[in-house]
Amino acid sequence: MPFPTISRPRPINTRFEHGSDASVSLSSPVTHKTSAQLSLEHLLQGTTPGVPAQAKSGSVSSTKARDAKPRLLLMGLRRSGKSSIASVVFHKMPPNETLFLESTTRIQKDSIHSFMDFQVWDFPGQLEYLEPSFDLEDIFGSLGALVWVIDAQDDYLDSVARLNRTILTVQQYYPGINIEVFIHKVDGLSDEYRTDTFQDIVQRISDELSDAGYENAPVHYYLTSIYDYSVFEAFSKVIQKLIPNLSTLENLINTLGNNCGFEKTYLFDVLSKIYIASDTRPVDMACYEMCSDYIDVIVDISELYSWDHPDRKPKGDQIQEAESHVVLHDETMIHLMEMNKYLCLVSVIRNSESKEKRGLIDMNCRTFQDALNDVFSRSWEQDEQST
Ligand SMILES: Nc1nc2c(ncn2[C@@H]2O[C@H](COP(=O)(O)OP(=O)(O)OP(=O)(O)O)[C@@H](O)[C@H]2O)c(=O)[nH]1
Repeated sequence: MPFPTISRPRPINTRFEHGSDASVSLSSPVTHKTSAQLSLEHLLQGTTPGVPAQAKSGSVSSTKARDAKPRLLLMGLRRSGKSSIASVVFHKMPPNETLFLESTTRIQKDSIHSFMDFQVWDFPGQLEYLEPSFDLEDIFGSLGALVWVIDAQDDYLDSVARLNRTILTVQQYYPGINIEVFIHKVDGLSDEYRTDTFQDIVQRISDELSDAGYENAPVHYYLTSIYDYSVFEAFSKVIQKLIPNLSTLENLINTLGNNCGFEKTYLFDVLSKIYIASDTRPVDMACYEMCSDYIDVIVDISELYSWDHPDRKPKGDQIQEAESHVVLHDETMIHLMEMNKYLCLVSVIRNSESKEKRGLIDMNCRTFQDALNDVFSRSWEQDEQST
């Protein structure tokens, strides 16, 4: 196998900046935001649904609304796997170590500063958030998505009933809410049992909601496990729904892919390895896994060799972004290019003619990089003008 070529051993951003705390006001570390990041944040705040008066048990100051970041709520019964999902996806915890996680007793609020800022709230399974003592606006205001985790290895009837109660209460005040159901821990189930469980859960939820008069509820289902890539894939889909310019990004990636002969392309958030956009060809888990693993390789190599060596002399102008490709034993080529502080583009190329045209690939990826920053900054400018 040819050795991977790395144009510039400089670390692509390898660290999420987390502000983890359990109080309502989140402490954000000082970070320098890119205009793309700022524009997304701004846009997302602009799209936060308005809150009807019934939902508020107290008044919400305009400052609070302005400071709100899109929020992902992780809910479900006790021991369903919520904290494990948050730890594995956002804190790089090895799945086996989740065995030692203690039960959550207070809402865990995690501020994620990446290509866009958002929060992940991990709810204790036993919390009765629908009781009148809880302020629905505090919990569901500025909501990006409600992720409901069901333990598929356990009896799930209680979980389904509680989810339906939550949906029926919350949708009265926040009708546009995204409800994402993770049918979780499926690693322990046979293929057949997995499919049956999936169908049964979907059927129960939709039947009960229809019986309660809520037809076509916006509920999406995913089979997940922390022991494979499925939870990353599911989180990718959840996060993508929060990205206002997703279709533009997909069009750009499609155009890039067509021009360069890419079989599949993913735009990854480097640290979480959630992909925020991809081309619109069918999902290919094997490709996704390969690309995701390749990021680890490059990050590791970059971390090992990118430190400032006093005796190292630059040989001419250096390109700003990390770039690398590798050709595997089956002649598949993986190409990676860092786009900005948080994002990198990883493509799979199988067409032998396309592999020869590396100059073209580089040039097109750079054009894509400009367009990517343009997409974000343009919406930022528009938002600026309208305020
Ligand atoms: N087999 C399997 N076990 C999992 C998976 N995800 C989580 N677990 C295990 O499930 C147990 C409970 O996980 P937690 O993440 O603590 O569950 P939780 O929903 O946060 O629990 P509370 O904090 O009590 O609400 C742990 O022992 C995890 O290792 C999975 O995908 N597969």
